[in-house]
Amino acid sequence: MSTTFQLDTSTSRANPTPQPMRRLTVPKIRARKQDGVTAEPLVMLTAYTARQAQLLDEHCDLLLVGDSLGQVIYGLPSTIPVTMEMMANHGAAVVRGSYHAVVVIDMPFGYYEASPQQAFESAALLLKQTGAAAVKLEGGEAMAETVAFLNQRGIPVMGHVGLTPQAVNVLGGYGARGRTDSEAGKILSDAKALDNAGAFAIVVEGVVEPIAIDVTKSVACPTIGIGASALCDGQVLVTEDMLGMFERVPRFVKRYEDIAGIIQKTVTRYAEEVRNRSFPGEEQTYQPKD
Ligand SMILES: Nc1nc(=O)c2c([nH]1)NC[C@@H]1CN(c3ccc(C(=O)N[C@@H](CCC(=O)O)C(=O)O)cc3)CN21
Ligand SMILES: CC(C)C(=O)C(=O)O
Repeated sequence: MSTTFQLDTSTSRANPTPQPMRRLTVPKIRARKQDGVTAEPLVMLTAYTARQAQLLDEHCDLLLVGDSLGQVIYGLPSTIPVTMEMMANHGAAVVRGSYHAVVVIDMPFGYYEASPQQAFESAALLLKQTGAAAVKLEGGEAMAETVAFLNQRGIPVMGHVGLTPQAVNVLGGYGARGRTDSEAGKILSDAKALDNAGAFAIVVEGVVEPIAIDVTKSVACPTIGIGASALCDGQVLVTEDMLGMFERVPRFVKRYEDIAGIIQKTVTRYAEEVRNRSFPGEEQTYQPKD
């Protein structure tokens, strides 16, 4: 399959960080794990918009422009339909809204799997159009050659093993992985292959805890868990999940707040005030001078 996404030569999306020296770097992230030990776990959250990035940036080591935006922002049924255009637009917004965290952008399904060359074209476009520092892609042994190809050509890659949502049609659902010996062995060999290929970190998603621990001990680069284990070298969640924007969330999500409830209550008050004409009040209303 050839990449159908055309080169956009306009500079409208390009927007390098205003304070480049203050931003963390990929080598610094990679170096947080030394001889198998990560003293301070890596903090990663998803971000899709500039304002969200501003609010999260100083608290996070990494911001992930995840292809989960397909579901979270666009209401799509899976991450399969997500396009390069969506990733580029949201990625540029997140880079504009941040100056501290390393911004990692997901490679969307269909734009990288066919060959290392296809992956390079897509990854280079995403970095050019967003200012992000690295890409993430799903898959293990099958993607190892691609990870090395990109890394050798200036594009750092974050791997992603275990429950890989772009493979939902092969996996048959979003259930936890690694419950059988063969599945567990495959996840471990996938992670090792990515590590050997030069991935600077690996997301380990939706796996039983012993496998997450085994993977973390077996790779030199940091592992970032989601539905994995507190013993991973870092953690990631979808920000909207963590904030309580959704009624139904996977078991691995901890809802730290009830943002959906706060929004509902607030909008209820606004609607009442509009209907009883108490909004806008005097303070929000312009009057002519004298
Ligand atoms: N909002 C959101 N959060 C995510 O973590 C996320 C996305 N979207 N979109 C992309 C993928 C898809 N992910 C998912 C989606 C569903 C489940 C889920 O429903 N898990 C069930 C078990 C399902 C089963 O056993 O078949 C659970 O209760 O954990 C898990 C991960 C993780 N990613
Ligand atoms: C859930 C995280 C790891 C992800 O891949 C995404 O946001 O798409």
